[in-house]
Amino acid sequence: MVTETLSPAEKAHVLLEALPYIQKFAGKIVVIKYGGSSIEPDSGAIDPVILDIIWLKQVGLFPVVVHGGGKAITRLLERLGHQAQFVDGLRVTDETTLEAVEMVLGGLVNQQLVAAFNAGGCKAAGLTGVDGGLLSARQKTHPLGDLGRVGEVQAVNTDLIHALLQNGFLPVIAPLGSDEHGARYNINADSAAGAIAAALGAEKLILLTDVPGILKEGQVINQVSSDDVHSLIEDGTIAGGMVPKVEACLAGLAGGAKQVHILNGKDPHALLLEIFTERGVGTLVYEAK
Ligand SMILES: Nc1ncnc2c1ncn2[C@@H]1O[C@H](COP(=O)(O)OP(=O)(O)O)[C@@H](O)[C@H]1O
Ligand SMILES: CC(=O)N[C@@H](CCC(=O)OP(=O)(O)O)C(=O)O
Repeated sequence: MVTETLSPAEKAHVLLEALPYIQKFAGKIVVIKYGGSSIEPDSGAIDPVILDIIWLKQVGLFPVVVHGGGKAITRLLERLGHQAQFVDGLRVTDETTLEAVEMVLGGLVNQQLVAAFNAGGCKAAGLTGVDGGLLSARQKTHPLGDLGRVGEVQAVNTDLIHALLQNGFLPVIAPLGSDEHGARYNINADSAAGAIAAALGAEKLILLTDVPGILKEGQVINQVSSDDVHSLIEDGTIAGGMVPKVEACLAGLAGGAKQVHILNGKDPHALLLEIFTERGVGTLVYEAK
């Protein structure tokens, strides 16, 4: 099924209608993957999505943010004269690349986001998947070859997340992981968000990106089953960075996240419409029975 885009007036109307239902989500965990493509270097203004996430917290939900930063990593690598290379949306990660990934994800982007949340009046705490043993990882194998220090999540320890939530903090998580020998890994942010949402049994996993959802012939697919996702990958409709995104959706669902959505992070209020309305926006991915 394909949806039309809502006009701003329609969106405002839907939001007003949704207000009585906000209570329904009080106390529920919502994992939000803040993309990548939506993160711009210090523009001076607080992104409306950040304000929406703060608002979710203020009305009693428990948002957990997992962020990307792929474009910022590529920019740093270019400055270092190092070529970025991707296989199926995953960055081939040699030792130099891993250093850049850790600097950008664990440092720059994480702290930019934490500062923006704090400036918006929200107590945010930045951490990476290495902290508190949050993301145990091992090297990811891929049929197309050696991706280097790309990690695949093996286990999630949610203790630190729960400790932060219980103390009123908004966790802002960079997708890095480590193994039992202390080796560190670069984990795709969508995959990290899927694994964390599954481990938390999140009410929703929302992947924010730079497109309005999964597109087919230029139109947003409103709902898609796990079976259809595989066919869309096979026929090439879903490619590049959308591949790890839909795989993260399926992992989240299989692991216990209740609802999984892909939305445009640049669409004002898309996040709130998705959570608080029945019709939703973007693409809902559901498990085929
Ligand atoms: N079927 C599809 N629908 C939407 N986007 C797609 C599709 N196939 C490939 N893509 C690409 O996936 C990109 C989103 O992945 P990515 O750039 O990794 O996002 P992010 O940085 O937000 O994680 C889109 O901008 C688009 O170029
Ligand atoms: C293994 C792998 O590809 N890791 C990603 C991690 C960041 C990320 O996923 O950022 P976006 O959400 O902005 O794409 C990378 O190095 O780019």
